Amino acid sequence: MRMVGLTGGIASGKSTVSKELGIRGVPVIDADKIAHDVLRKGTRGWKRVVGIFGQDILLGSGEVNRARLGEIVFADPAKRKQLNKALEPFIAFGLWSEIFKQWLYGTHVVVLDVPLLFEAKLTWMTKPIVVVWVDRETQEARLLKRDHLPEEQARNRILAQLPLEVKRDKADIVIDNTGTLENTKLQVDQLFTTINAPLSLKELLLSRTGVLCWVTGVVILGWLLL
Ligand SMILES: CC(C)(COP(=O)(O)OP(=O)(O)OC[C@H]1O[C@@H](n2cnc3c(N)ncnc32)[C@H](O)[C@@H]1O)[C@@H](O)C(=O)NCCC(=O)NCCS
Ligand SMILES: Nc1ncnc2c1ncn2[C@@H]1O[C@H](COP(=O)(O)OP(=O)(O)OP(=O)(O)O)[C@@H](O)[C@H]1O
Repeated sequence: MRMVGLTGGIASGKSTVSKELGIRGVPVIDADKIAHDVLRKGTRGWKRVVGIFGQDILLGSGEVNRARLGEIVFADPAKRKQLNKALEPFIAFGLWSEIFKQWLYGTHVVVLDVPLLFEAKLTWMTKPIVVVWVDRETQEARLLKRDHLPEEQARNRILAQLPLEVKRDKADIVIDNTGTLENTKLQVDQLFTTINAPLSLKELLLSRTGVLCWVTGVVILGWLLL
C-alpha cells in the first residue's frame, strides 16, 4: 500500500487539499481527528492530560476545552512538549489502526494528513511527502480569519512548528496554496495522477493481495517440500 504523507503548517491548507483528494476518491487519514478522539472524555488520553493540566482545562460537560488547552500549550513550549509526550502513544496507535483498516480493505493508495509529520519524525512511513505551502502573511491572515484568535496567539501557533520553508525544502511534492482555491484544485488534479501511478514492486509485495500471494506461495512450497 502506498502511504502518501500530507503535511504543512497550521492553516496552510492541508484540510482543504485532503477534502479535494477525498472528492476524487482517495482515502485520507486525519491525524488531527485522531488526536481529538484520543482526548474524548473518559479515555486514557483524557485521564493522562487531566492528570497533567488539572480540571481547569475541562468544560462543564467534562470534555477537554481544546481552545483553553491550546492557549496554554501554544504559549509554553515545555507544556506543549508534555502534551505531545502524553498523547503520542495514543495518536500513534490510532494512526496505525486506521492504516491497518485501509490495508485490510485492499486500499492501494492512502493519504496520511499529519500536521507534525516532520516534527514527530514520521516521514519514514510515507512516500511521497507532500507539503502544502503558503507564504507567511497568507498563513497568518487565514489563521486569524478562520480561528478568530488574537494576533499574538496566532503567531505562537505558527512558531510552534518547524518553519514552513524548511518543510517545503524537504518535500517531494509542493502544493502552493497561496493563490485561489481553483489554482490549488488544479495542483490536486496533478497530485492525484502522480500518487495513482502504478505501484512499485515493494509496494505490491506489501499490499494485501501481495502478502496473500506470497504467504500462499510459501505455504504451498512448504507443503510440496515436506
Ligand atoms: C492543542 C490542541 C488541544 C488544540 O486543539 P484545537 O482543536 O484548537 O486545534 P486542532 O487540534 O484542530 O489543531 C490545529 C492545528 O494546530 C497544530 N497543532 C496541533 N497540535 C500541535 C502541537 N502539539 N504542536 C504544534 N502544532 C500543533 C496543527 O497544525 C493542527 O493542524 C490539540 O491540537 C492537541 O491536542 N494537540 C496535541 C496533539 C497533536 O500533536 N496533534 C497534532 C496531530 S499530529
Ligand atoms: N486557496 C485558498 N484560498 C482562500 N482560502 C483558503 C485557501 N485554502 C484554504 N483556505 C482557507 O484557509 C483556512 C485554513 O485552511 P485549512 O483549514 O485547510 O488549513 P489546515 O492546514 O488544514 O489547518 P490546520 O493546521 O489548523 O488543521 C481555512 O479557513 C480555509 O477555508
